[in-house]
Amino acid sequence: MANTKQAVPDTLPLLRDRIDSIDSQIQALINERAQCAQKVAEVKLAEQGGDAVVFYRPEREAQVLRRVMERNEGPLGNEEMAKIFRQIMSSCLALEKPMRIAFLGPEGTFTQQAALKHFGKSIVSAPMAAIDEVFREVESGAANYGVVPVENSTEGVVNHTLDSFRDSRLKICGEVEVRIHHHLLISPHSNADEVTHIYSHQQSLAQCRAWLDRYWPHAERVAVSSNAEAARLAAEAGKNGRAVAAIAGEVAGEMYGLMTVSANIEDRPDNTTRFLIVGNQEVPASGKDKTSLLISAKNEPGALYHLLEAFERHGVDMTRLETRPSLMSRWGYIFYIDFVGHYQEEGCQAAIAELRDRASEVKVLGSYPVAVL
Ligand SMILES: O=C(O)C(=O)C[C@]1(C(=O)O)C=C[C@@H](O)C=C1
Repeated sequence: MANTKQAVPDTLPLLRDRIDSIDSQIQALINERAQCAQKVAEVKLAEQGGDAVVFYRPEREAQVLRRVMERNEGPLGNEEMAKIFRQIMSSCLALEKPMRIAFLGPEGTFTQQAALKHFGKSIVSAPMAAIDEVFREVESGAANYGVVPVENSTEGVVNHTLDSFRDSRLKICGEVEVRIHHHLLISPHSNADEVTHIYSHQQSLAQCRAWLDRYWPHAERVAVSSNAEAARLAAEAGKNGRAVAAIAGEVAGEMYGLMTVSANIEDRPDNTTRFLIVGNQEVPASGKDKTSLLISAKNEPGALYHLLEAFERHGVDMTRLETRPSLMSRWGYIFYIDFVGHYQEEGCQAAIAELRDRASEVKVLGSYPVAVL
């Protein structure tokens, strides 16, 4: 690619000639890369055979994207460049095998945005009506992977997702974060001054609580199954001559042809949701990983202290602790713990071994690359 370093011409026709020539080189190289991916698929098939072949390799994808960012010299920003490579890998993986991704639907949800951000656009979308359906779809093999929300920076944990791990054998294969912007939307056939009801998912209503109290104190807030469903209902209401507003994201608003009454109405400007990728595979270390555990503590004094102490002593950096009722005994608890590192690393293995002595159950939900994008 020596000629990309040539002096940049300064007339429009010459600049466009240069762009044409660079484009054709990029295109040829992308196809050469795609041929390599096809060959990788053949090698995987020969080595692993039949149904056992694992085409999607989260650890490898994370390494590729991190390297893209490290070596990037601009003027395109690191994230911008990584997004381009994200899509190139997505297309290459689809050539190896198209991936069917189940997510908390319907179309237009933030979870779908998370799926596209993580896997790129070359996937087959499978919207599901509920979080446990996402788990079931992947467990049954009908989908290759699933995407579910797990925590929001304003509203905290998504209990349904944590609870789904109790009885599931699925592993966490990855994580992805999405900045959440909410907008107040109405049908172009509705009049904003006449709005009496505001529909949204309960989490989104909570994320906009202060704004709603201030600007729409008299509108009734109605919790529905998803933001996309709220957007659909607002569009429907407009057609029937009613004025119903929805709180939803841009994608859902566009999907149902809604107008924005107020943009970015979330109470906290850094409002972010973290999503998990669940699948049937254990992911090898990528060099920068996280591990999630489910721990049933013994119902005895100091139980939590003894668990946490094991992390401290082995120098393992715990990043998150959530508590859920165990359902097995009254006032018994399950802890969900995230820490930095891969479960196969020495310090992590030592800490986990000790936890197994101290708890009634320790389940490794998965080790997975820290989100790159
Ligand atoms: O390296 C692999 O195993 C590949 O299949 C190639 C590739 C890529 O395009 O770079 C594609 C899909 C995998 O998820 C990881 C990487």
